Amino acid sequence: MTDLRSYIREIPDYPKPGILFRDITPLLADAEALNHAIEAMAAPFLDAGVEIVAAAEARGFIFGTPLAMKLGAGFVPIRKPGKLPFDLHSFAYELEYGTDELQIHVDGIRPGQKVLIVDDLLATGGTIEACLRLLEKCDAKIVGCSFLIHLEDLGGEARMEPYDIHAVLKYGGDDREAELSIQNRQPGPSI
Ligand SMILES: O=P(O)(O)OC[C@H]1O[C@H](OP(=O)(O)OP(=O)(O)O)[C@H](O)[C@@H]1O
Ligand SMILES: Nc1ncnc2[nH]cnc12
Repeated sequence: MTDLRSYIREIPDYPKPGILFRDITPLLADAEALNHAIEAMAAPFLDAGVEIVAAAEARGFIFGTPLAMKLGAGFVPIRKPGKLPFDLHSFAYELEYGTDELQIHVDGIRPGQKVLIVDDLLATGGTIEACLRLLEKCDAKIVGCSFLIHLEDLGGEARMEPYDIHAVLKYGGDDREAELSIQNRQPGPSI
């Protein structure tokens, strides 16, 4: 059995002092760990009839596409402004300083399609909440959300009600990540 936790590298004080960054790149670089992570993220949803996996750029794409293939579903990207060429639904959301925005094609999901949302990590929940609002605008039937990592002390779960969440690795008892979801978008750490 692969110990996935041992592949998550902890980088203190990145991208700014006081932040503990959970770096997934060692896991991504290991074929066995990556495969195990995809299997574990997909497992609860194998029989859920998922038709579409939706995920936000950039790290969400890494896990979203293989999960879609595993579940026999299509993949729909949720992107930052200026990246999608067709008609759009948009959702702007508050950061501590200013706002951010995510977008989805209006025809990406047909009303009533069963959608699973995927991301690498749940922290404060701002990103996933924006994804949920966009999928609601599409009249999607949201079957749940699957994460590799859940930072349990940062309040993200409360922003996702009433939807179910599944996380492979859970970290608690450390509040130091709290500011990261704000800092990491301007310009932010990438994978
Ligand atoms: O729950 P939250 O507080 O919203 O934080 C979680 C989000 O932060 C990271 O993305 P980031 O915005 O750093 O972008 P990236 O995927 O392009 O690295 C991560 O991939 C999640 O999408
Ligand atoms: N602590 C953290 N580590 C990695 N990515 C993050 N995104 C939001 N918080 C994070």
